[in-house]
Amino acid sequence: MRILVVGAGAIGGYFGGRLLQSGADVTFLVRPRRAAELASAGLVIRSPAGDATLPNPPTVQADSLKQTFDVVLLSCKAYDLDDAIASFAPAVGPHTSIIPLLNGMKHLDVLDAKFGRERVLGGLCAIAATLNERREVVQLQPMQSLTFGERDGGSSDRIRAISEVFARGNFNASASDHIMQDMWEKWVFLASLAASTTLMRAPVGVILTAPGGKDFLLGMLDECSATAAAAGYAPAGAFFQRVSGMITAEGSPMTASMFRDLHAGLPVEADHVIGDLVARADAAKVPVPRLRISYTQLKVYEALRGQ
Ligand SMILES: NC(=O)C1=CN([C@@H]2O[C@H](COP(=O)(O)OP(=O)(O)OC[C@H]3O[C@@H](n4cnc5c(N)ncnc54)[C@H](OP(=O)(O)O)[C@@H]3O)[C@@H](O)[C@H]2O)C=CC1
Ligand SMILES: CC(C)(CO)C(=O)C(=O)O
Repeated sequence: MRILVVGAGAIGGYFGGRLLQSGADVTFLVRPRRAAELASAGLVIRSPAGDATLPNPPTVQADSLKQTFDVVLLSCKAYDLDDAIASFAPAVGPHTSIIPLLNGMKHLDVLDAKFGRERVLGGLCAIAATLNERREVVQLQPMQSLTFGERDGGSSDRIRAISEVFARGNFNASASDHIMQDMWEKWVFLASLAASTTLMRAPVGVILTAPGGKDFLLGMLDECSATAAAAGYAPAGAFFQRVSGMITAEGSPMTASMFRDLHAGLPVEADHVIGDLVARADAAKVPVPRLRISYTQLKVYEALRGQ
């Protein structure tokens, strides 16, 4: 099975690297700077599950991408989606399955419009990863799961074939027969976390020490959950309990990747992760005052950095 990993950043580098390490047929579609870094230093992973250095990982750049692949693992940021689509389009043939790992939901519509819905699976990952100053992939916490599935539910031959390859990858890979519900739940969690920590400029544990901090975090989760429910994907009770527990855990250092990006002065996925949720809440007449304020502050951040 030929796998094209689009982007070798935090999550593409991590999951693509683990697959490559397991012997899978992986090629990274990268831009010139990353190609040069990988050629000189290799793909380096620092992780609680074991460090790895993969010298000379197979890479291709857009101008020389001519062949189609069986699977495209899409790991760019949302603001790079159009550019990434233009770059990997030649790799998509009649039997290619695209697994997007971006946070949020809107990218599914964009991918469907370009490649046809039948080629676009659902996908998500739960991991906290980043690139350090040496451009190594650093996994910050032990969780490392990748979930994918048919968006209409159930399983299929292609899901079983992908599962077989991913199962060897030294991360938790699971095929889901309710991936849309999983993606919505992930979005609710991530949006609550990203909106709260970027607005308060602090990890969960610090927000909890402030007067009103706990109510603020739980209120944000309620707003995001109500928006998902209005879309027909009410978070399951078990999910809600687990996430409520995580965002009210005293002393928790938990943040979101958007918080880390904002802290580092990097671009953020404000429209894709938060703005799109606000738009869906508005369309369904769900009040989301906390989420809306967080979206506004993210747009102010973007304006200040000229994004
Ligand atoms: N980091 C995390 O912990 C998590 C992130 N996510 C989500 O995953 C997605 C990716 O995040 P993350 O890995 O952190 O982002 P990174 O910025 O670390 O990596 C994205 C990579 O995509 C590459 N890229 C963008 N456009 C192209 C293109 N046209 N051709 C080739 N490569 C391209 C970038 O390349 P270049 O280096 O050239 O800019 C970059 O290396 C986001 O939607 C994020 O919200 C989800 C769960 C956890
Ligand atoms: C949900 C979480 C926090 C971990 O996967 C995430 O997706 C992110 O930080 O972007």
